[in-house]
Amino acid sequence: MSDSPVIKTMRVVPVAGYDSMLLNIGGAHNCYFTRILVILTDSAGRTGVGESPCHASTLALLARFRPQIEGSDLLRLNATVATLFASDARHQQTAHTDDIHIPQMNPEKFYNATAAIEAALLDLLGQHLNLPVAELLASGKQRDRVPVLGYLFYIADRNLTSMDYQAGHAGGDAWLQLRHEKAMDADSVVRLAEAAADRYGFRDFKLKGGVHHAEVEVETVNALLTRFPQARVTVDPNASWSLDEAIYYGKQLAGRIPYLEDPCGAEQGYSGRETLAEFKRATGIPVATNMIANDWRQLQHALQLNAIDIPLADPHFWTMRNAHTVAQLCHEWGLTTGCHSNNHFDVSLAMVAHLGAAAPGDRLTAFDTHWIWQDGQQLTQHAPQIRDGFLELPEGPGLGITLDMARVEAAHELYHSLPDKNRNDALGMQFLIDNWTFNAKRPALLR
Ligand SMILES: O=C([O-])C(=O)C[C@H](O)[C@@H](O)C(=O)[O-]
Ligand SMILES: [Mg+2]
Repeated sequence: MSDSPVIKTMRVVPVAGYDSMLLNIGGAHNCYFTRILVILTDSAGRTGVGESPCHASTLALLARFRPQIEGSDLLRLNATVATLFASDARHQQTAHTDDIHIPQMNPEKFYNATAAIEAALLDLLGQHLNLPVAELLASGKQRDRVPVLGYLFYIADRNLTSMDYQAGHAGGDAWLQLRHEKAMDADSVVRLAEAAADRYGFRDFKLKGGVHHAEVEVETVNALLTRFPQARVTVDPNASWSLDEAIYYGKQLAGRIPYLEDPCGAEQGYSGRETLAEFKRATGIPVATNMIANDWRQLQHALQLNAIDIPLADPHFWTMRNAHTVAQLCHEWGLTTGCHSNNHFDVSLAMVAHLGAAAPGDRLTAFDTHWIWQDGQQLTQHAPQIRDGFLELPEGPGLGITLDMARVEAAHELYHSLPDKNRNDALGMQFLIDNWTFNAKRPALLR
C-alpha cells in the first residue's frame, strides 16, 4: 500500500510506579505496580503508544509479535490485528501437540499484549488522519468527557511493613496525603471519599470490597450514602460473598445502590454466571462484572443466563475496538456500558477516555479508573484530567497524548530495579497476617 505509513520500530518498555497499600481479595497492593508501554514509530516520523498490565508472559508475547508489527502498513491495521488473533487461534489448535517451540498462550495475557499494540496503532492512525481515536471507533465521538467514579479502597497501615510504600505530603491537597494513610473503617473511607470528591468532583463511588466481613463493607457503603446522599455508591467484593450472603446483604442495599459488582461467584458446583443470575432474580439489583464475562464466549453465556446488566469491558482485556463493540451491544440490547480498571499510567487513562467518548447511547455507568491513586506519576507531557467527576477527552489527533521520555526512562529504570516484577498482592498481606494465602471465597482479612 504505497501511500500508507509503515511501522518502523516497536519498542516494548516495562515501567513501574508507586502505589498505596490498597486491600482487595488478592491481598495488599505492592508498593510498586508495573505496566507495559508499546511504543511504535512510523515512516512519517510519528510515535504511537499503548499501555497494558505487565507480566513476564505478556512481555514474551510482545517480543514474539514484534516481527508481525514492524514493516506492516499502518492503513492495514485491521489485517495486522487480525493476524495477531489468528496466531492465537492457530495456537489453540496445536496446543495439544508436543511442539515445545510454541510458548503457552494465556488468553488474558494475549489480550493484554494485543490491546497495547492495537492502541498504539490506533494512536498512529488517528495522527495520520488528523482525527481523535474516538472518531475511529465505530460509533465515532459521542461526547467530550466521560463520567468516572471515585474508586475507594480500605488502606492497610504501611508502617507495619518493611516495604517502600511512599508517604503523602502534609499541608497540601488532602487527597494526596490521605491516599497513603491507613483507612480501615467506614469513617476513614468517608474521609478519603471527601478528599477525592474535593479534588475530582466525583458523584459516583465504588468501594473495593472482599476485605472485611460483608457486614462491615455494607456499613461503609451506608456511611458513604449518608455523607453523600445524592451520590451513586456501590461495592465490589470480587465474588467473595456466598450467594446467600450476597442476597442477604443485597436486600439491605436494594433501592439505594445503582448496582452491585460481582457480589458472588462459583460455589457448590454452580458457576459464577449461574449464582449471579440467581442473585439478580432474588434481589432485583443490577449486576456489573469484570469476572465472568471477559470474552465473547463468556459474555454469551452470561447474557443467556440473564446474569448481568453491566459488562465492565476493559480495553486492556478486550482491546479498544472489541470493548467498543461490547458498548455497542449494550446500547442495542438494553444493557449498561461500563469499564473495569487496574492500576495504570496516563496512557491507559487516555485509552479509557477515547473508549468512553465513543460509547453509543446514554446508558453509561461511571467508568472505573485507579488513576487517582497514581495521579502525579504521569508518563505523558499532559495527562488527561478528571474534573467535576468527568474524565476529559484529551485534545489533538490520535490518543491526544505525548510521552515524556525522561519520565518513561525513569519508570523503566524503576521497573528494572524491582525484585518482584509481576503483581503479587500476597507479599504485603503477609505483614498483616502470617503466612497469608489467597482464598477466592474469603475476604482478605478473614483468616
Ligand atoms: O473491579 C475489579 O474487580 C478490580 O478492579 C480488580 C482489581 O484487581 C482490584 O481488585 C485491585 O486492583 O485491587
Ligand atoms: Mg470488579
